[in-house]
Amino acid sequence: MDLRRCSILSYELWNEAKNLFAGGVNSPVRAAVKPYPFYTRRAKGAYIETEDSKQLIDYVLGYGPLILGHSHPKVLNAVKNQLEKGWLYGTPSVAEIKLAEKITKHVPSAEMVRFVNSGTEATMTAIRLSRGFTGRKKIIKFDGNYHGAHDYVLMDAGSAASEFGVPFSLGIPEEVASTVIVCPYNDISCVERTIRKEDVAGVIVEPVMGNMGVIPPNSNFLKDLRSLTREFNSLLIFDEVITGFRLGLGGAQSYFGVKPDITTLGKIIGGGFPIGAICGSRDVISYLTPSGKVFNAGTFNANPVSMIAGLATIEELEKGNAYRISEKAAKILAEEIDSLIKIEHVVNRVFNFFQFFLGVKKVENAGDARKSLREVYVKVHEALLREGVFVPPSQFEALFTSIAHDDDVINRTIEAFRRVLGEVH
Ligand SMILES: Cc1ncc(COP(=O)(O)O)c(C=O)c1O
Ligand SMILES: NCC(=O)CCC(=O)O
Repeated sequence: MDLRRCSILSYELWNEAKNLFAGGVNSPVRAAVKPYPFYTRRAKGAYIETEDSKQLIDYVLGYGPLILGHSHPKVLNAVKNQLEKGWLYGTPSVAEIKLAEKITKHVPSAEMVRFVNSGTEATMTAIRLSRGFTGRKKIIKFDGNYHGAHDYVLMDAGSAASEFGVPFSLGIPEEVASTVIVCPYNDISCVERTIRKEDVAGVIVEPVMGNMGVIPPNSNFLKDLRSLTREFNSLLIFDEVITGFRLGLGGAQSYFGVKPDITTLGKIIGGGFPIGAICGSRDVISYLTPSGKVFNAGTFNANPVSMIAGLATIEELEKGNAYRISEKAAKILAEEIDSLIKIEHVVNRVFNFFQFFLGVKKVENAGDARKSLREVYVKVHEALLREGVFVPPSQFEALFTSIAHDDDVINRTIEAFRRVLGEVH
């Protein structure tokens, strides 16, 4: 393919990509876009422009990080300035101190931080840390929670693992898989039974499940997890890769008033650049190398570009507008979608992210989400794309809003939903 041609359509690029990448993509959910993935030329604010010169209103937002919308000028300028000064030092830089200070200021459980490069690395390290700290082996996770793409968590995993029918990945030794016990989300009795009889190092949970669509915790679920883990001296790990700095500056732990032992962050704290973080109390985080004996390292850990982008993002979030606007947008849109769908359905929203499920009355755990009419959801996604709106291609992802989703964007979106949902009987 001659990539110098001034315009190449997504369809041609897709055909070329299928020869180059497994399934045509570099992360599976991207292959779920129907009828084939569009290729993005540029993006600004709430809009993506495709290689086919279509403008799409974006509710995927890079799968969550872009709470300031695409190419926010504050982040752009900060990154440009940083690039002039170099982009990788292999030494510490001031920006990592500043970003960690923001995190420890806002996130209640965070006294110390370790920066890594993805949510995957963050949860992998958090689990290893819980085992190293307690000297125990077993981990409890929840059906449909997704914590990234490493061996400790690909059991009953949500997101693309469920979308593509591999909630249990091949290639994970039975010896590893047998150390992880899966409970249904929102089922505290399963956790209680397990923690009483097993040697549980840690319980890892998405405080709001954002990887089977959106599923909020039942009223006492997080508090009960806190008391049980405390009683049995296991560590409670909140995976706040999605909720961190999305549900407000203090994330889900402030929103719900429950303080975990370890918090994993990612997505928003890098302002759209690769990042992950493990945070917690001084005594727990000090177990990491070099002060402790739980190993973690990384060539790109705390790289200055991600640090600067995250810092610029949090400074903007501290002004409050992004939360006000993104919540208003999600609320109006979720309510409108709820009123437009005429068949049985449920819309689950927490603050500024949400998902709708068709053909079911309630969705409180992954089992409920699996019963929804996923094939109809995909048709709605495809029809919305034709109408200029990009919602996640999979039922098992979330719609996110940002500071760029103003009244005009929301009104246009509602018009598109009206045209599309009129056809769903
Ligand atoms: C809750 C949660 N944890 C971990 C991850 C993994 O993060 P990453 O894709 O940056 O590895 C994700 C990704 O979506 C996530 O939603
Ligand atoms: N909810 C899961 C993700 O956001 C992951 C995106 C990806 O792996 O491409």
